[in-house]
Amino acid sequence: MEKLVSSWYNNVQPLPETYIFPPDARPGKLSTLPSSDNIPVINLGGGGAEGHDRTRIVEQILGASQEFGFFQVINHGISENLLHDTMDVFREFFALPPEDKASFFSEDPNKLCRLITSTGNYDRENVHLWRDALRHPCHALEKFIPLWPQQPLKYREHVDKCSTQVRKVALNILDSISEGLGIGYGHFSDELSQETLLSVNHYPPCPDPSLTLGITKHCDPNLITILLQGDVHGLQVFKDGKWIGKVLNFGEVHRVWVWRILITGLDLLCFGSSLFLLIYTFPYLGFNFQDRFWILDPPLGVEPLPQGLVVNIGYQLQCAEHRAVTNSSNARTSAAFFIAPSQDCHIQPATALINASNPQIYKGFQYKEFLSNYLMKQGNTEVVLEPFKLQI
Ligand SMILES: O=C(O)CCC(=O)C(=O)O
Ligand SMILES: [Fe+2]
Repeated sequence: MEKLVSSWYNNVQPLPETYIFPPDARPGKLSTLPSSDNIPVINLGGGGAEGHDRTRIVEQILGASQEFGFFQVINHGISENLLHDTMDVFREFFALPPEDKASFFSEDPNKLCRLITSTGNYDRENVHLWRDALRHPCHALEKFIPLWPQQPLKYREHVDKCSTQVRKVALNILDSISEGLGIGYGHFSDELSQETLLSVNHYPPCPDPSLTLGITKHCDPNLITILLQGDVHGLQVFKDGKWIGKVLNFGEVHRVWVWRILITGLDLLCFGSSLFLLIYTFPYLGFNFQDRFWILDPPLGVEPLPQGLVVNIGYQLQCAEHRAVTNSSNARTSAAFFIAPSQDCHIQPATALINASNPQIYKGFQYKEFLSNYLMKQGNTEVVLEPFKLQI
């Protein structure tokens, strides 16, 4: 339990060395994100004429899946209240006193419902991740609910409702993908999407977000993931060799520049250049002025939309690389619902898509084979697919 970042982060300054990533893996200053491109937002219906056009939605989902492997959906049918209540029970779980969480903490990978820190493999990793996580299966509900936390009191009620609805949205999206690919409605139902696994990630405020990560660059091993990211930035997507971020709207850009000009003016007028120096020194004095007011470095990442669900296509369909960064002022909690094949499911390309100009690239495998290789390679995107490539 004492290994959990949430147990000790409050008294620690500076960032402990075991959490500092090698220079090439560090996020650096968030303002250095090279691209302000962002993932598409797709309206699944209910909002305006465009939202009801099924063919257009299928086109948008397929396009976003192929181009980004990532998108957000709105008007998906899950109420904003349910999303809020569910995120609240997750945050409340991490805020419980240590004695109320202790029975869930475990380093045994076979324990179905467990609280972990970092990757869950703390003693065998070189650098630790700045995150704790609560993990458990959700589907089939009646089988797994008895394993879930009973505190906070509403945990089981809200997570039960939310995971059922998230699963429905995911299956609808999978149907749109199979429809768009022309491989028949329901191609991904049954064994290919049999399981729902939940990982609630908790990233406490971090003394130096530029040196560490909440989650390193990876693709999810499953079929499709639905992520609730609450209202704090932190998710970044890797596309065409670049980390892509949030597009600041006019008001936000305006605000940043008004503040920058004001500060520079004040600085020159009153202090020569010392105020700037002071602002840059604040983080080292324990008060991160920049992150708190994002006057100098706006926060960047996939924009949290109040009702948005982030959808991410996993390895069994495509690979969409992403990571989670931390920040120094706010704790961030995100909930990833991984829709995954059953362990024994045989994965192979849809035969209708294979032809002379589109040959098969990967051999068929059992999902559990893929998972054990994924875990052995620690999700390293450079090598995970190697054993499954066909020699062409
Ligand atoms: O916290 C996030 O935004 C990302 C979480 C994630 O990528 C994961 O749990 O696999
Ligand atoms: Fe992920």
